[in-house]
Amino acid sequence: MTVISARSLDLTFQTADAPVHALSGIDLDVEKGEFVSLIGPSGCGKTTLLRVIADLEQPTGGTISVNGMTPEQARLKRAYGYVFQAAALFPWRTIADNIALPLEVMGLSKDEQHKRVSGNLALVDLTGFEQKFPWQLSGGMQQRASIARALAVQPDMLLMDEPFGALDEIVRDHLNEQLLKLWAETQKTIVFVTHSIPEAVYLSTKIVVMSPRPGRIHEVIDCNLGKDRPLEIRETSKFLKIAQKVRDGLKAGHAYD
Ligand SMILES: Nc1ncnc2c1ncn2[C@@H]1O[C@H](COP(=O)(O)OP(=O)(O)OP(=O)(O)O)[C@@H](O)[C@H]1O
Repeated sequence: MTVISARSLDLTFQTADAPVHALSGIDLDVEKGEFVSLIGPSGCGKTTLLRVIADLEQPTGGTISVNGMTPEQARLKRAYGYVFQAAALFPWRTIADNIALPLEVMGLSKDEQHKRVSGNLALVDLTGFEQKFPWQLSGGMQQRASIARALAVQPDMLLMDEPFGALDEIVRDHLNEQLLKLWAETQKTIVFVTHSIPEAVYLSTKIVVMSPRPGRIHEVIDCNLGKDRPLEIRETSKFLKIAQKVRDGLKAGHAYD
């Protein structure tokens, strides 16, 4: 089942000096349960594409459907959870209260809120941190809490914009492993923005290589490494071959200026 389908998607931002052609002729299908990474140099439109899927930006051309609906309908039905580059937790609320916030907005009972908070904290391995404040947690733990918050609304889909970009490599490795486990357990569809080739290859079933000016899809690369991926898989020739293909795609689509 196709959950995201974009055809000839275009987006031009009107700015004070000149229009910015952020997305051009984007055709993309994401199937249910896939893990799709968007990779490409800075400014190639990765975040913009994710924001169009999330109904945070309006395309200026083409069509897009999310779960068979318009992005606006999908947003209103809470079809997805969005995870930002920074954890964006409210410093004055405890971790439990941060995760409960969207549930309060939805008007769920205290009981249901409590169930979802503890269930999702367990899923991201943060049981016991309910009453801590965000500043008492490491950056990696904060990002895990923001993933729990996105999952708490029980979306079919997670949209993740470089969630681990600011973390050191060891923490990032650990979170990549945890995210894969979570993906296998919950069978969510995930669309994930990254700058990192190894991260994209390690996590994805499909890698969308984008290129800039205007932002477009250069190549879509299948990443059929199976669901069981220990970190050591990154040293196998199959992994390295896919990584090389992504690197070649990035090079071919890169503008050096
Ligand atoms: N609200 C906006 N108004 C005008 N231009 C914008 C706006 N948002 C993004 N852009 C421009 O659109 C292009 C694509 O930006 P986008 O943030 O989607 O790229 P990206 O691939 O996610 O980059 P990065 O990897 O640096 O986050 C860039 O040239 C950017 O400057």
